[in-house]
Amino acid sequence: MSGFPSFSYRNGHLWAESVQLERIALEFGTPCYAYSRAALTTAYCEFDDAFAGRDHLVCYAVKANSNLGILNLLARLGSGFDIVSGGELQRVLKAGGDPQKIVFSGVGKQPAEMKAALEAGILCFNVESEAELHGLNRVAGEMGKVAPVSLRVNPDVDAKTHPYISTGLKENKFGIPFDEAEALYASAQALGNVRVAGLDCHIGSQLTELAPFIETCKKMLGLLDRLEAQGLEIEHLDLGGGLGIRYAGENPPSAREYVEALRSVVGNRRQKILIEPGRSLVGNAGVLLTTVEYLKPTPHRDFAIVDAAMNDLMRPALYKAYHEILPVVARNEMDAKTYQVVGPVCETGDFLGHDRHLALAQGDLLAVMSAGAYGMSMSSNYNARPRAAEVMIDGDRIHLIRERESVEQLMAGEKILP
Ligand SMILES: Cc1ncc(COP(=O)(O)O)c(C=O)c1O
Ligand SMILES: N[C@@H](CCCC[NH3+])C(=O)O
Repeated sequence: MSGFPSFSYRNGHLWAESVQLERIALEFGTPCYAYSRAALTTAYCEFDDAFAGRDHLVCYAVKANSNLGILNLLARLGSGFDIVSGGELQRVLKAGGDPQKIVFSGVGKQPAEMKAALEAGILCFNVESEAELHGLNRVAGEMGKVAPVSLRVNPDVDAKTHPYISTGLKENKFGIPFDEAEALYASAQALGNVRVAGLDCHIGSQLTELAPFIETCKKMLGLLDRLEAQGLEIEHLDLGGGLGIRYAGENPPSAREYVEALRSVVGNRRQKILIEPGRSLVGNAGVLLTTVEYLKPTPHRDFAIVDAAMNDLMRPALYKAYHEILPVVARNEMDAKTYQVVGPVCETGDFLGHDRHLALAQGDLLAVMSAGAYGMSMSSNYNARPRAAEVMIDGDRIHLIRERESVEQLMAGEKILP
Protein backbone atom coordinates (compact mmCIF):
# COMPACT_ATOMS: atom_id res chain seq x y z
CA MET A 1 0.00 0.00 0.00
CA SER A 2 2.96 2.34 0.49
CA GLY A 3 2.83 3.40 -3.18
CA PHE A 4 -0.70 4.78 -2.87
CA PRO A 5 -0.64 7.28 -0.03
CA SER A 6 -4.04 8.64 -1.04
CA PHE A 7 -5.79 5.30 -0.68
CA SER A 8 -5.67 3.43 2.61
CA TYR A 9 -7.50 0.80 4.62
CA ARG A 10 -9.44 1.75 7.71
CA ASN A 11 -11.23 -1.07 9.54
CA GLY A 12 -10.84 -3.32 6.54
CA HIS A 13 -12.40 -0.84 4.10
CA LEU A 14 -10.51 1.02 1.40
CA TRP A 15 -10.83 4.80 1.67
CA ALA A 16 -9.72 7.88 -0.21
CA GLU A 17 -9.98 11.17 1.67
CA SER A 18 -13.23 10.80 3.66
CA VAL A 19 -14.93 8.44 1.24
CA GLN A 20 -15.25 4.71 1.64
CA LEU A 21 -14.83 3.42 -1.90
CA GLU A 22 -17.84 1.09 -1.85
CA ARG A 23 -20.00 4.23 -1.60
CA ILE A 24 -18.88 5.14 -5.12
CA ALA A 25 -19.88 1.75 -6.51
CA LEU A 26 -23.26 1.99 -4.82
CA GLU A 27 -23.99 5.46 -6.19
CA PHE A 28 -22.44 5.23 -9.63
CA GLY A 29 -22.01 1.54 -10.42
CA THR A 30 -18.93 -0.14 -11.88
CA PRO A 31 -16.66 -0.03 -13.77
CA CYS A 32 -15.88 3.44 -12.51
CA TYR A 33 -12.74 5.52 -12.34
CA ALA A 34 -12.31 7.39 -9.06
CA TYR A 35 -9.78 10.17 -8.55
CA SER A 36 -8.73 12.00 -5.41
CA ARG A 37 -8.74 15.79 -5.62
CA ALA A 38 -6.33 16.00 -2.69
CA ALA A 39 -3.91 13.59 -4.34
CA LEU A 40 -3.96 15.54 -7.61
CA THR A 41 -3.45 18.83 -5.83
CA THR A 42 -0.59 17.47 -3.75
CA ALA A 43 1.11 15.99 -6.82
CA TYR A 44 0.88 19.27 -8.75
CA CYS A 45 2.08 21.36 -5.82
CA GLU A 46 5.05 19.07 -5.24
CA PHE A 47 6.37 19.89 -8.73
CA ASP A 48 5.44 23.55 -8.57
CA ASP A 49 6.83 24.16 -5.07
CA ALA A 50 10.11 22.47 -5.94
CA PHE A 51 10.61 25.19 -8.57
CA ALA A 52 10.02 27.99 -6.05
CA GLY A 53 12.18 31.01 -6.79
CA ARG A 54 12.79 29.99 -10.39
CA ASP A 55 10.97 30.98 -13.56
CA HIS A 56 9.16 27.80 -14.63
CA LEU A 57 5.96 26.31 -16.01
CA VAL A 58 4.54 22.86 -15.27
CA CYS A 59 2.69 21.80 -18.44
CA TYR A 60 0.49 18.82 -17.61
CA ALA A 61 0.61 16.21 -20.43
CA VAL A 62 -3.08 16.04 -21.24
CA LYS A 63 -2.82 12.62 -22.88
CA ALA A 64 -2.40 11.01 -19.46
CA ASN A 65 -5.98 11.91 -18.53
CA SER A 66 -8.00 14.50 -20.40
CA ASN A 67 -11.14 14.59 -18.25
CA LEU A 68 -12.42 18.19 -18.12
CA GLY A 69 -12.77 18.05 -14.34
CA ILE A 70 -9.11 17.14 -13.97
CA LEU A 71 -7.97 19.73 -16.51
CA ASN A 72 -10.03 22.39 -14.76
CA LEU A 73 -8.60 21.50 -11.37
CA LEU A 74 -5.06 21.77 -12.72
CA ALA A 75 -5.85 25.02 -14.56
CA ARG A 76 -7.11 26.49 -11.28
CA LEU A 77 -3.84 25.51 -9.63
CA GLY A 78 -2.01 27.48 -12.33
CA SER A 79 -0.87 24.57 -14.47
CA GLY A 80 0.07 24.83 -18.11
CA PHE A 81 -0.68 22.04 -20.58
CA ASP A 82 1.18 19.91 -23.10
CA ILE A 83 -1.22 18.93 -25.89
CA VAL A 84 -0.80 16.63 -28.88
CA SER A 85 -3.97 17.24 -30.90
CA GLY A 86 -6.68 19.73 -31.78
CA GLY A 87 -9.00 17.68 -29.60
CA GLU A 88 -6.78 18.14 -26.56
CA LEU A 89 -6.58 21.86 -27.35
CA GLN A 90 -10.37 22.12 -27.34
CA ARG A 91 -10.55 20.24 -24.07
CA VAL A 92 -8.00 22.48 -22.35
CA LEU A 93 -9.74 25.64 -23.57
CA LYS A 94 -13.14 24.31 -22.49
CA ALA A 95 -11.72 23.46 -19.06
CA GLY A 96 -10.54 27.05 -18.61
CA GLY A 97 -6.84 26.48 -19.37
CA ASP A 98 -4.78 29.56 -20.24
CA PRO A 99 -3.77 29.39 -23.95
CA GLN A 100 -0.57 31.26 -23.07
CA LYS A 101 0.45 28.22 -20.99
CA ILE A 102 -0.08 25.62 -23.73
CA VAL A 103 2.69 23.84 -25.62
CA PHE A 104 1.78 21.68 -28.61
CA SER A 105 3.84 18.49 -29.15
CA GLY A 106 3.40 15.59 -31.59
CA VAL A 107 4.92 14.37 -34.85
CA GLY A 108 1.84 14.73 -37.04
CA LYS A 109 0.22 18.11 -36.43
CA GLN A 110 -2.33 18.87 -39.13
CA PRO A 111 -2.83 22.32 -40.70
CA ALA A 112 -6.29 22.67 -39.11
CA GLU A 113 -4.80 21.87 -35.69
CA MET A 114 -2.01 24.39 -36.21
CA LYS A 115 -4.59 26.98 -37.22
CA ALA A 116 -6.71 26.38 -34.13
CA ALA A 117 -3.65 26.64 -31.89
CA LEU A 118 -2.54 29.87 -33.60
CA GLU A 119 -6.03 31.31 -33.20
CA ALA A 120 -5.98 30.42 -29.51
CA GLY A 121 -2.55 32.05 -29.13
CA ILE A 122 -0.62 29.19 -27.52
CA LEU A 123 2.77 29.59 -25.87
CA CYS A 124 4.75 27.34 -28.22
CA PHE A 125 4.71 24.67 -30.93
CA ASN A 126 7.18 21.87 -30.25
CA VAL A 127 8.17 21.14 -33.83
CA GLU A 128 9.32 17.62 -34.62
CA SER A 129 10.51 17.75 -38.25
CA GLU A 130 11.71 20.07 -40.99
CA ALA A 131 8.54 19.40 -43.00
CA GLU A 132 6.39 20.38 -40.02
CA LEU A 133 8.40 23.59 -39.55
CA HIS A 134 7.71 24.61 -43.13
CA GLY A 135 4.04 23.59 -42.85
CA LEU A 136 3.64 25.70 -39.72
CA ASN A 137 5.38 28.66 -41.35
CA ARG A 138 2.93 28.39 -44.27
CA VAL A 139 -0.19 28.11 -42.08
CA ALA A 140 0.93 31.02 -39.89
CA GLY A 141 1.71 33.07 -43.01
CA GLU A 142 -1.78 32.48 -44.41
CA MET A 143 -3.21 33.75 -41.13
CA GLY A 144 -0.87 36.74 -40.97
CA LYS A 145 0.60 35.40 -37.73
CA VAL A 146 3.99 34.41 -36.37
CA ALA A 147 4.15 31.01 -34.66
CA PRO A 148 6.36 30.65 -31.57
CA VAL A 149 8.42 27.45 -31.90
CA SER A 150 10.79 25.15 -30.10
CA LEU A 151 12.45 22.34 -31.96
CA ARG A 152 11.93 19.04 -30.19
CA VAL A 153 15.35 17.52 -30.34
CA ASN A 154 15.97 13.80 -30.04
CA PRO A 155 18.98 13.54 -27.72
CA ASP A 156 19.56 9.80 -28.30
CA VAL A 157 19.45 8.90 -24.62
CA ASP A 158 18.21 5.54 -23.39
CA ALA A 159 15.30 6.16 -21.00
CA LYS A 160 15.48 2.52 -19.81
CA THR A 161 11.75 2.04 -20.02
CA HIS A 162 9.31 -0.15 -21.98
CA PRO A 163 10.32 0.05 -25.67
CA TYR A 164 6.82 1.18 -26.68
CA ILE A 165 7.11 4.32 -24.55
CA SER A 166 10.77 5.20 -25.09
CA THR A 167 10.91 8.27 -27.32
CA GLY A 168 14.42 9.70 -27.10
CA LEU A 169 16.46 7.12 -28.99
CA LYS A 170 17.68 7.95 -32.45
CA GLU A 171 15.66 5.09 -33.93
CA ASN A 172 12.40 6.52 -32.50
CA LYS A 173 10.07 8.61 -34.66
CA PHE A 174 10.19 11.56 -32.27
CA GLY A 175 12.11 14.79 -32.49
CA ILE A 176 14.82 16.17 -34.73
CA PRO A 177 18.11 14.25 -34.87
CA PHE A 178 20.47 15.87 -32.41
CA ASP A 179 23.14 16.64 -35.00
CA GLU A 180 20.66 18.34 -37.32
CA ALA A 181 19.16 20.67 -34.75
CA GLU A 182 21.57 23.60 -35.13
CA ALA A 183 21.13 23.77 -38.89
CA LEU A 184 17.36 23.60 -38.58
CA TYR A 185 17.33 26.36 -35.97
CA ALA A 186 19.33 28.49 -38.40
CA SER A 187 16.78 27.91 -41.15
CA ALA A 188 13.90 28.51 -38.73
CA GLN A 189 15.35 31.92 -37.99
CA ALA A 190 15.21 32.76 -41.65
CA LEU A 191 11.49 31.94 -41.98
CA GLY A 192 9.11 34.88 -41.83
CA ASN A 193 6.23 33.35 -39.91
CA VAL A 194 7.89 31.43 -37.13
CA ARG A 195 9.76 32.83 -34.17
CA VAL A 196 12.28 30.74 -32.25
CA ALA A 197 11.11 30.70 -28.63
CA GLY A 198 12.57 27.61 -27.00
CA LEU A 199 14.32 24.28 -27.07
CA ASP A 200 12.48 21.04 -26.28
CA CYS A 201 12.99 17.32 -25.67
CA HIS A 202 11.14 14.35 -24.18
CA ILE A 203 12.85 10.98 -23.89
CA GLY A 204 10.10 8.64 -22.73
CA SER A 205 7.66 7.69 -20.05
CA GLN A 206 7.72 5.79 -16.74
CA LEU A 207 11.39 6.55 -16.06
CA THR A 208 12.38 5.37 -12.63
CA GLU A 209 15.93 6.74 -12.50
CA LEU A 210 17.30 10.27 -12.60
CA ALA A 211 20.36 9.45 -14.70
CA PRO A 212 18.71 9.58 -18.17
CA PHE A 213 17.03 12.91 -17.31
CA ILE A 214 20.35 14.35 -16.17
CA GLU A 215 22.21 13.08 -19.22
CA THR A 216 19.54 14.57 -21.47
CA CYS A 217 19.56 17.88 -19.66
CA LYS A 218 23.34 18.15 -20.01
CA LYS A 219 23.15 17.42 -23.74
CA MET A 220 20.41 20.00 -24.18
CA LEU A 221 22.44 22.63 -22.32
CA GLY A 222 25.42 21.97 -24.61
CA LEU A 223 23.14 22.55 -27.58
CA LEU A 224 21.65 25.63 -25.94
CA ASP A 225 25.15 27.10 -25.59
CA ARG A 226 25.87 26.53 -29.26
CA LEU A 227 22.55 28.06 -30.30
CA GLU A 228 23.14 31.13 -28.15
CA ALA A 229 26.62 31.44 -29.61
CA GLN A 230 24.92 31.64 -33.02
CA GLY A 231 22.93 34.58 -31.71
CA LEU A 232 19.62 32.77 -31.12
CA GLU A 233 17.45 34.03 -28.30
CA ILE A 234 16.11 30.95 -26.52
CA GLU A 235 13.52 31.98 -23.93
CA HIS A 236 12.68 28.60 -22.47
CA LEU A 237 14.05 25.11 -22.10
CA ASP A 238 11.36 22.42 -22.14
CA LEU A 239 12.68 19.19 -20.61
CA GLY A 240 9.57 17.10 -21.33
CA GLY A 241 7.83 14.69 -18.99
CA GLY A 242 8.38 11.06 -18.15
CA LEU A 243 8.87 10.80 -14.40
CA GLY A 244 7.68 7.34 -13.37
CA ILE A 245 5.41 6.26 -10.55
CA ARG A 246 5.24 3.27 -8.28
CA TYR A 247 2.99 0.53 -9.66
CA ALA A 248 4.56 -2.31 -7.68
CA GLY A 249 8.20 -2.54 -6.65
CA GLU A 250 9.53 0.52 -8.46
CA ASN A 251 11.18 3.23 -6.45
CA PRO A 252 11.17 6.32 -8.67
CA PRO A 253 12.56 9.66 -7.55
CA SER A 254 10.01 12.01 -6.01
CA ALA A 255 8.87 15.07 -7.93
CA ARG A 256 10.99 17.19 -5.60
CA GLU A 257 14.13 15.08 -6.18
CA TYR A 258 13.51 15.19 -9.93
CA VAL A 259 13.03 18.97 -10.04
CA GLU A 260 16.00 19.57 -7.76
CA ALA A 261 18.19 17.45 -10.03
CA LEU A 262 17.08 19.42 -13.09
CA ARG A 263 17.55 22.73 -11.30
CA SER A 264 21.05 21.86 -10.24
CA VAL A 265 22.07 20.89 -13.79
CA VAL A 266 20.47 23.98 -15.35
CA GLY A 267 22.01 26.23 -12.68
CA ASN A 268 21.34 29.93 -12.98
CA ARG A 269 20.78 30.12 -16.72
CA ARG A 270 18.28 32.77 -17.63
CA GLN A 271 15.88 30.45 -19.51
CA LYS A 272 12.51 29.59 -18.05
CA ILE A 273 12.25 25.82 -17.42
CA LEU A 274 9.21 23.95 -18.69
CA ILE A 275 8.37 20.35 -17.80
CA GLU A 276 5.57 18.16 -19.15
CA PRO A 277 4.64 15.60 -16.50
CA GLY A 278 1.60 13.43 -17.11
CA ARG A 279 1.62 10.12 -15.28
CA SER A 280 3.33 11.46 -12.16
CA LEU A 281 0.52 14.01 -11.66
CA VAL A 282 -2.49 11.72 -12.07
CA GLY A 283 -1.34 8.08 -12.03
CA ASN A 284 -1.50 7.36 -8.33
CA ALA A 285 -4.41 9.75 -7.80
CA GLY A 286 -6.84 7.35 -9.47
CA VAL A 287 -8.23 3.82 -9.22
CA LEU A 288 -10.53 1.77 -11.40
CA LEU A 289 -13.34 0.19 -9.40
CA THR A 290 -14.71 -3.07 -10.69
CA THR A 291 -17.10 -5.79 -9.49
CA VAL A 292 -16.42 -9.53 -9.50
CA GLU A 293 -19.12 -10.93 -11.81
CA TYR A 294 -18.21 -14.59 -11.57
CA LEU A 295 -15.65 -16.85 -9.98
CA LYS A 296 -14.71 -19.57 -12.40
CA PRO A 297 -12.56 -22.40 -11.07
CA THR A 298 -11.09 -24.64 -13.75
CA PRO A 299 -8.80 -27.65 -13.36
CA HIS A 300 -5.87 -25.43 -14.36
CA ARG A 301 -6.51 -21.94 -13.03
CA ASP A 302 -9.02 -19.96 -11.02
CA PHE A 303 -10.50 -17.01 -12.86
CA ALA A 304 -12.13 -13.96 -11.33
CA ILE A 305 -14.22 -12.45 -14.10
CA VAL A 306 -14.76 -8.77 -13.40
CA ASP A 307 -16.86 -6.10 -15.11
CA ALA A 308 -13.87 -3.96 -16.18
CA ALA A 309 -11.83 -5.02 -19.17
CA MET A 310 -9.00 -4.16 -21.53
CA ASN A 311 -11.24 -1.56 -23.17
CA ASP A 312 -11.35 0.29 -19.82
CA LEU A 313 -7.68 -0.18 -18.91
CA MET A 314 -5.52 -1.42 -21.74
CA ARG A 315 -2.12 -1.08 -20.07
CA PRO A 316 -1.92 -4.73 -18.93
CA ALA A 317 -2.88 -6.01 -22.39
CA LEU A 318 -0.67 -3.57 -24.28
CA TYR A 319 2.49 -3.47 -22.16
CA LYS A 320 1.96 -6.40 -19.79
CA ALA A 321 1.83 -3.59 -17.24
CA TYR A 322 1.34 -4.48 -13.58
CA HIS A 323 -1.40 -2.77 -11.58
CA GLU A 324 -1.96 -3.71 -7.96
CA ILE A 325 -5.49 -5.09 -7.41
CA LEU A 326 -6.95 -4.63 -3.93
CA PRO A 327 -10.23 -5.68 -2.37
CA VAL A 328 -12.39 -2.67 -1.50
CA VAL A 329 -13.58 -4.57 1.59
CA ALA A 330 -10.94 -6.92 2.91
CA ARG A 331 -11.85 -10.56 3.54
CA ASN A 332 -10.03 -13.11 5.61
CA GLU A 333 -6.62 -13.70 4.01
CA MET A 334 -6.91 -17.36 5.01
CA ASP A 335 -9.45 -17.78 2.20
CA ALA A 336 -7.15 -16.30 -0.45
CA LYS A 337 -6.47 -18.16 -3.68
CA THR A 338 -4.44 -17.37 -6.75
CA TYR A 339 -6.70 -15.75 -9.34
CA GLN A 340 -6.42 -14.62 -12.92
CA VAL A 341 -8.35 -11.35 -12.84
CA VAL A 342 -9.89 -11.05 -16.30
CA GLY A 343 -12.53 -8.98 -18.08
CA PRO A 344 -15.47 -10.00 -20.24
CA VAL A 345 -13.82 -9.08 -23.58
CA CYS A 346 -13.26 -11.84 -26.13
CA GLU A 347 -9.46 -11.80 -26.11
CA THR A 348 -7.08 -13.91 -24.09
CA GLY A 349 -5.07 -10.70 -23.68
CA ASP A 350 -8.00 -9.22 -21.77
CA PHE A 351 -6.66 -9.37 -18.25
CA LEU A 352 -6.16 -6.86 -15.46
CA GLY A 353 -3.84 -9.03 -13.40
CA HIS A 354 -2.33 -12.49 -13.48
CA ASP A 355 -1.70 -14.73 -10.46
CA ARG A 356 -3.17 -12.42 -7.83
CA HIS A 357 -3.50 -13.70 -4.28
CA LEU A 358 -7.00 -12.62 -3.25
CA ALA A 359 -9.85 -13.76 -1.00
CA LEU A 360 -12.91 -13.25 -3.20
CA ALA A 361 -16.63 -13.90 -3.51
CA GLN A 362 -19.00 -13.11 -6.35
CA GLY A 363 -20.15 -9.48 -6.13
CA ASP A 364 -17.00 -8.26 -4.37
CA LEU A 365 -15.56 -4.91 -5.33
CA LEU A 366 -11.96 -4.56 -6.41
CA ALA A 367 -9.81 -1.47 -6.88
CA VAL A 368 -7.27 -1.53 -9.69
CA MET A 369 -4.63 0.83 -8.36
CA SER A 370 -2.49 3.49 -10.10
CA ALA A 371 -5.07 3.78 -12.86
CA GLY A 372 -5.33 7.57 -13.02
CA ALA A 373 -2.91 7.92 -15.95
CA TYR A 374 -3.37 6.31 -19.37
CA GLY A 375 -6.46 4.51 -18.09
CA MET A 376 -9.58 6.35 -19.20
CA SER A 377 -7.62 8.29 -21.84
CA MET A 378 -6.68 5.06 -23.64
CA SER A 379 -10.06 3.39 -23.21
CA SER A 380 -12.12 2.23 -26.17
CA ASN A 381 -15.55 0.87 -27.03
CA TYR A 382 -14.27 -2.55 -28.07
CA ASN A 383 -16.96 -5.23 -27.83
CA ALA A 384 -19.49 -2.32 -27.91
CA ARG A 385 -18.72 -1.62 -24.28
CA PRO A 386 -19.69 1.88 -23.16
CA ARG A 387 -16.92 3.80 -21.42
CA ALA A 388 -16.86 3.80 -17.62
CA ALA A 389 -18.04 6.64 -15.40
CA GLU A 390 -15.49 8.92 -13.70
CA VAL A 391 -15.83 10.54 -10.29
CA MET A 392 -13.74 12.96 -8.26
CA ILE A 393 -13.47 12.38 -4.53
CA ASP A 394 -13.36 15.70 -2.73
CA GLY A 395 -13.26 15.43 1.06
CA ASP A 396 -16.43 13.54 1.92
CA ARG A 397 -18.10 14.36 -1.40
CA ILE A 398 -18.15 12.45 -4.65
CA HIS A 399 -18.57 14.50 -7.84
CA LEU A 400 -19.55 12.75 -11.04
CA ILE A 401 -17.10 14.19 -13.59
CA ARG A 402 -18.13 11.98 -16.49
CA GLU A 403 -21.31 9.97 -16.84
CA ARG A 404 -21.17 6.36 -17.88
CA GLU A 405 -21.63 6.21 -21.64
CA SER A 406 -24.83 4.71 -23.01
CA VAL A 407 -24.99 2.30 -25.93
CA GLU A 408 -27.15 4.92 -27.72
CA GLN A 409 -24.25 7.37 -27.46
CA LEU A 410 -21.96 4.74 -28.93
CA MET A 411 -24.20 4.32 -31.95
CA ALA A 412 -24.85 8.03 -32.51
CA GLY A 413 -23.54 9.15 -35.86
CA GLU A 414 -23.58 5.70 -37.45
CA LYS A 415 -25.80 5.24 -40.51
CA ILE A 416 -27.57 2.29 -42.04
CA LEU A 417 -27.37 2.13 -45.87
CA PRO A 418 -30.46 3.43 -47.69
C1 LIG B 1 5.87 15.04 -25.64
C2 LIG B 1 5.45 14.39 -24.38
N1 LIG B 1 5.45 15.12 -23.25
C3 LIG B 1 5.07 14.61 -22.08
C4 LIG B 1 4.67 13.29 -21.97
C5 LIG B 1 4.22 12.80 -20.64
O1 LIG B 1 4.88 11.73 -20.19
P1 LIG B 1 4.59 11.14 -18.75
O2 LIG B 1 3.17 10.82 -18.64
O3 LIG B 1 5.44 9.95 -18.75
O4 LIG B 1 5.03 12.18 -17.77
C6 LIG B 1 4.68 12.47 -23.10
C7 LIG B 1 4.38 11.03 -23.02
O5 LIG B 1 5.32 10.25 -22.89
C8 LIG B 1 5.07 13.04 -24.34
O6 LIG B 1 5.04 12.31 -25.45
N1 LIG C 1 0.43 5.00 -22.75
C1 LIG C 1 1.66 4.82 -22.00
C2 LIG C 1 2.43 6.06 -21.86
C3 LIG C 1 2.66 6.72 -23.16
C4 LIG C 1 3.30 8.01 -22.98
C5 LIG C 1 3.00 8.91 -24.11
N2 LIG C 1 4.13 9.36 -24.85
C6 LIG C 1 1.35 4.10 -20.71
O1 LIG C 1 0.24 3.76 -20.47
O2 LIG C 1 2.22 3.84 -19.94
